[in-house]
Amino acid sequence: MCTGVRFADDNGNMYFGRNLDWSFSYGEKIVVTPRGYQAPVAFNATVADPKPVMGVGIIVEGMPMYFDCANDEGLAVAGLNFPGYAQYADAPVDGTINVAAYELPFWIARSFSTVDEVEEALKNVTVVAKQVNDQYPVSFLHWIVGDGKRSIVIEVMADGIHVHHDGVDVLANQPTFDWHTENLRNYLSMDPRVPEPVKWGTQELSAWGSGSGMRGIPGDYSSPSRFVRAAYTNAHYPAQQTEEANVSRLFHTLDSASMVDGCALMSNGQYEKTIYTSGFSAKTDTYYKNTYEDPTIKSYHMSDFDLEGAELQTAE
Ligand SMILES: C[C@H](CCC(=O)NCCS(=O)(=O)O)[C@H]1CC[C@H]2[C@@H]3[C@H](O)C[C@@H]4C[C@H](O)CC[C@]4(C)[C@H]3C[C@H](O)[C@]12C
Repeated sequence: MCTGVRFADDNGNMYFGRNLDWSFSYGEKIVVTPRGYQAPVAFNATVADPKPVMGVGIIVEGMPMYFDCANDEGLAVAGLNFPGYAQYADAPVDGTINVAAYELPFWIARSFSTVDEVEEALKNVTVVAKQVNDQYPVSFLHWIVGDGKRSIVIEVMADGIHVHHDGVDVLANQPTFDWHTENLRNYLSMDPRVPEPVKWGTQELSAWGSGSGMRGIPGDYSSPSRFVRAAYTNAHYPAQQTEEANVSRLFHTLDSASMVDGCALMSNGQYEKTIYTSGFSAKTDTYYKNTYEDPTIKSYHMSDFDLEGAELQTAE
């Protein structure tokens, strides 16, 4: 399972991050694609004025395959599994911008500055089920895209591309975003305050203490439960002022939905856990990342890389 979140500070600086929950690592690293890099294009989704992109991913045959990424203008994207619902086109469609599913995060961060621009462009996009090569099958994902103002969720299904405004700035896995939003209505009485004492018959009842108003927030790792938990935390976390406090907010919010080894088996017989957590600060153009094995949060400043050149760069 995976969870993504976005929020902004009082000055409109976005913080955006995700947990990558899986049973193994793909050897992903921090990958920086400078403006001048000529990325191979699957179909016709060339970018006239490319932006430098930084994120977490792998490089396959010269293609930066981002799991999540951001650009220097403060737009970020993350892909999360959406099996059983995602359905891409079998072949490119004339008259549209054809983007292979594996290209989508990169194409978005390479091309656009705002969520509004992305939403507009998606009206003429076909997402195509093309493999990058025989080694990697097509991944069936949905995506959260955020900027300083808001986020959207992109779901490509049998009946076309659905773009949802994401009012809680959270995404998990299946089922659809619509369903997750509707499900939140089950939890609208959840509240950070301690409930007032009540009387049932002659029995006085009072709360055990703080946290009692949250009783009912699901604690398991299923996708609907992680969505609810991350949405509650994201909605109630007090606004922070500094970079350090906002990065702490991001990682603690994601931690509230993270997966611990041994609790949830996958169909391959291995346990699923939070392989890494990553996040982007649009205030300082910095990527942050830690892993299950090493919870120390490492930081990668865009300005420490060559953003204008023609060579891909990686960092551990
Ligand atoms: C496994 C990752 C999603 C994690 C997740 O959502 N887990 C939920 C588990 S569950 O189903 O809901 O149970 C996804 C996110 C991004 C994906 C990768 C990126 O899309 C980039 C390439 C795309 C290629 O088609 C496949 C390899 C790959 C390198 C993908 C492997 C894998 O599918 C990744 C790493």
